[in-house]
Amino acid sequence: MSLKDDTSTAVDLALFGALGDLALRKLYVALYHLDREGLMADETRVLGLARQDYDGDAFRARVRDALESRVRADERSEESMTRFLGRLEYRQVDFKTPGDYAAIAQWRSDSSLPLTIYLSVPAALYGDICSSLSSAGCLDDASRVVVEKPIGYSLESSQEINDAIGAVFDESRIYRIDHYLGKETVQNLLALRFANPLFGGQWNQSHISHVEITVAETVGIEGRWGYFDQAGQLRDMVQNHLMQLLCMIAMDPPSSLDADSIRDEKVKVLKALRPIDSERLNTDVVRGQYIGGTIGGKAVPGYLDEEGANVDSRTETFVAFKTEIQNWRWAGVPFYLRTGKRMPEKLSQIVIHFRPQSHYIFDPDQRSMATNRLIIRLQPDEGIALQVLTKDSGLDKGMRLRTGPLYLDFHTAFPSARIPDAYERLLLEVMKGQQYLFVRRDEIEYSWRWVDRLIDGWESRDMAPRRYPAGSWGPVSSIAMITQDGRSWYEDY
Ligand SMILES: NC(=O)C1=CN([C@@H]2O[C@H](COP(=O)(O)OP(=O)(O)OC[C@H]3O[C@@H](n4cnc5c(N)ncnc54)[C@H](OP(=O)(O)O)[C@@H]3O)[C@@H](O)[C@H]2O)C=CC1
Ligand SMILES: O=C1O[C@H](COP(=O)(O)O)[C@@H](O)[C@H](O)[C@H]1O
Repeated sequence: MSLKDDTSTAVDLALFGALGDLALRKLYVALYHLDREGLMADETRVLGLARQDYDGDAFRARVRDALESRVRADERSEESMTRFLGRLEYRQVDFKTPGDYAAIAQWRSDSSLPLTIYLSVPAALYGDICSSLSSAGCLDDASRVVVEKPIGYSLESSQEINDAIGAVFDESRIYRIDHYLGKETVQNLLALRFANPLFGGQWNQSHISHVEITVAETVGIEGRWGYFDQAGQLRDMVQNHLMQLLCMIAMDPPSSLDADSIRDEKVKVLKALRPIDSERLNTDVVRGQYIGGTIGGKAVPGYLDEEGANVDSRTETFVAFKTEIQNWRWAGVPFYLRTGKRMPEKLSQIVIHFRPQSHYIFDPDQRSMATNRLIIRLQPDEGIALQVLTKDSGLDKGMRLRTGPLYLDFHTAFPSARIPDAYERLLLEVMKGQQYLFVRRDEIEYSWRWVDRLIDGWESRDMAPRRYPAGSWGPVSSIAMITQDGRSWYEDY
């Protein structure tokens, strides 16, 4: 199937964890939109699986409620709602009880459609579910499995989980979700970098001085203490989403848009990523934890005051670090990354700072501003701005320079196009059988290797996170980390 083709093949979709937070907040909404936009084949059916005692009508009513609270009124109609809900059935299954899987086999008994399994459950259950499905005779060579992040909490645990999935599914049938790869603007990085000759020749250490990636969230841990406190921001956000963004920015051009060509290039970046070893723990990485503060004029509690908190926790809710990619393209170019919870605004942004002209002929006082920056805004207000220098207008300005953006705001540029949620794109690609937006096992493992080494460093030095007030941009030392190199985190847009 070609990447141009947006229709999906008909599938039987078995959704494990059908009454969980992710399913109710994201997955039905995404499936509903695909259906409404005519991107879901007529025959596609969805089976919700969870342990609560629902019948089909109660399940459909629950999904209807979820859709009514999350889909905009002008995107809802009784016709599209009824059509979508008509695809849904439900079975009560305990995923740890192999005998319960007969219900899935029975649902499939008259179907010749390929089976897609979506595991919206904790990763500890992935192995049991795959092997029980196999023993119950539910799988064949056309079956696919979609798994959520995080896959484990270390290299070793991720290998165990991947081994268990791999015992049943070939790699070409495994779709590991990193929802950042489904975001429209993240995919746009491929177009921006590899379709524009303007950037193709400039994308290297000769022309780029440094790169910043910021993924700031205003949310705290949203009642997920049990999960988050075991993970921390490094495992929750850096190991997956930030590493993927870094790969998309830094990888060499793939030979085609084919999944393995892209993934091979991403793996090369991860292999070349300089580890943060013990000598760099004090200078190149900052770990933080929020204390109480104010966001948008509203007081919010500190991490240790969150519901269910363990007051002794040293889990980080913020990480900033500096790294390098040790290859010909990027030698000597620092990459500064930061991500945190309870920051002043929700903002995911990549800033590429180009080197100044080698010979400068304008006002010496303006020399430091005489560079170009490419700002890629992933969310919110998706768009791209290229900061260029022009002459300041007016007869009295001489040849004074001014910086201004060439700005492409996706909402204004494509007013009739709705920017789809990441899960819509990802579910569509699963149904099309395209893996290029999903993460291959070796990508996960190289990323875990890098993360494990940093965690080992923190643990061996017994390093505690630094405090930062909710509503700030993180510990002061994260500002110092970049200013010690004579730079600052980019603030304007
Ligand atoms: N929620 C989110 O925003 C995100 C989630 N993820 C990942 O998605 C996955 C799902 O997360 P989330 O929806 O938040 O988790 P939830 O705990 O909210 O949902 C899990 C679902 O699985 C069901 N379940 C768990 N164990 C069993 C069992 N033994 N038998 C039958 N049903 C069972 C639960 O049923 P019951 O209600 O009865 O316990 C529930 O329906 C996880 O891997 C998570 O890491 C990834 C990114 C973001
Ligand atoms: O995977 C996760 O992502 C969210 C942030 O996603 P976004 O699309 O809202 O940027 C994060 O809040 C959560 O902790 C993490 O598990």
